Amino acid sequence: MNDDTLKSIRARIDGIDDRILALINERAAAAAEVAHAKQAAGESGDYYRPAREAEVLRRIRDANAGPLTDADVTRLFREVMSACLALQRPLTVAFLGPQGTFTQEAALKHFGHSIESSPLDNIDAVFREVESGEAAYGVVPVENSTEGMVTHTLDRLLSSPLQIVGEVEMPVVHSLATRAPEIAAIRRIYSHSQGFAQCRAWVDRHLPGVERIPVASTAEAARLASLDETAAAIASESAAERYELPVMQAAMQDGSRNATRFLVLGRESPEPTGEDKTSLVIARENRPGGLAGLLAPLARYGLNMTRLESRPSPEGMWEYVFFVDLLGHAEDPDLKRALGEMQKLASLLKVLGSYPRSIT
Ligand SMILES: O=C(O)C(=O)C[C@]1(C(=O)O)C=C[C@@H](O)C=C1
Repeated sequence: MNDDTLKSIRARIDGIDDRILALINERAAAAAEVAHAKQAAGESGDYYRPAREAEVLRRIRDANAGPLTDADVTRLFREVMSACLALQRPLTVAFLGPQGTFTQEAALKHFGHSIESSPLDNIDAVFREVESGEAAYGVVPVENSTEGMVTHTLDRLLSSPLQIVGEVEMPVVHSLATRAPEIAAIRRIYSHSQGFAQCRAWVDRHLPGVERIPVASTAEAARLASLDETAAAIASESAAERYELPVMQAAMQDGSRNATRFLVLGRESPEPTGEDKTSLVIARENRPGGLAGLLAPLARYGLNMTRLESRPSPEGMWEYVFFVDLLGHAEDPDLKRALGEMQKLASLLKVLGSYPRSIT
């Protein structure tokens, strides 16, 4: 390509960038106007509106004519909204830390990068931080496609006054990261127990007999491996990067479709968007047909159940509570009626939240 052609295309790109810049700032000013209107109307709390954000992102995806992919435009507009909101007041978001965990990636995917992040040691601490109001929102893992439910999150939801206000689904890709010059030099591997479970076949095949040391997070595993040339970590590529660990084997997880679902916790339920999910926990006295009867109203109203999970009840031995995910919002007329009928039969019915379905 000759120099003149390159120069002229770049001049055109500069012109486009100037227009994008002016438009983004015009958008930020409009978002600030919304904030003032909310203030004038006496609305308290933060200005984050999960239902509106889902609507904005879905509209952009529908309007996208390419060549950028839907995932790319979603990510770009997510960041624009994040910056607009931060101009009003940055959100504090607590998540299962430390920095570099998959949960942090999920928090950034959901809220964008213009947040004040609060990495905490464990799932319980994330719940407490949001319950006390120290953080506006929290992000915790709830389910992995290979390893199943994160039971601690389910148990904590049962007792918490918090609402689920969103969900994030993320592909989980593990790397073997190490400062060792070759695989034969690795004497120990650090990871979170879920990291080991999700990479068991690869490790059995390539590193049999090597000591496996479970630690609190994959990010902590990367930190420890960065201190020892004979150690490796099973962690995300971003955690490896954070601790300047070379990646020896990328995408080492068993099963190429390894994904984790995360929940976003807040204090108020978002409004219906037309594409929502509702999470419940239910129980009924133990008797034949008890659960089937309790779920019958869902079938009668044609509601779609996407998950049913049992957990031991805190009330007694060999008693169970059931976690149910449904498509729809608790304020949708059919779901509302079904919940009303279930309430009459249930010994426990708690709506954990209605929230926009994840936008991937
Ligand atoms: O529409 C609103 O309520 C806004 O505050 C504006 C806006 C946006 O940038 O589009 C910003 C923050 C909210 O979370 C949702 C949307």
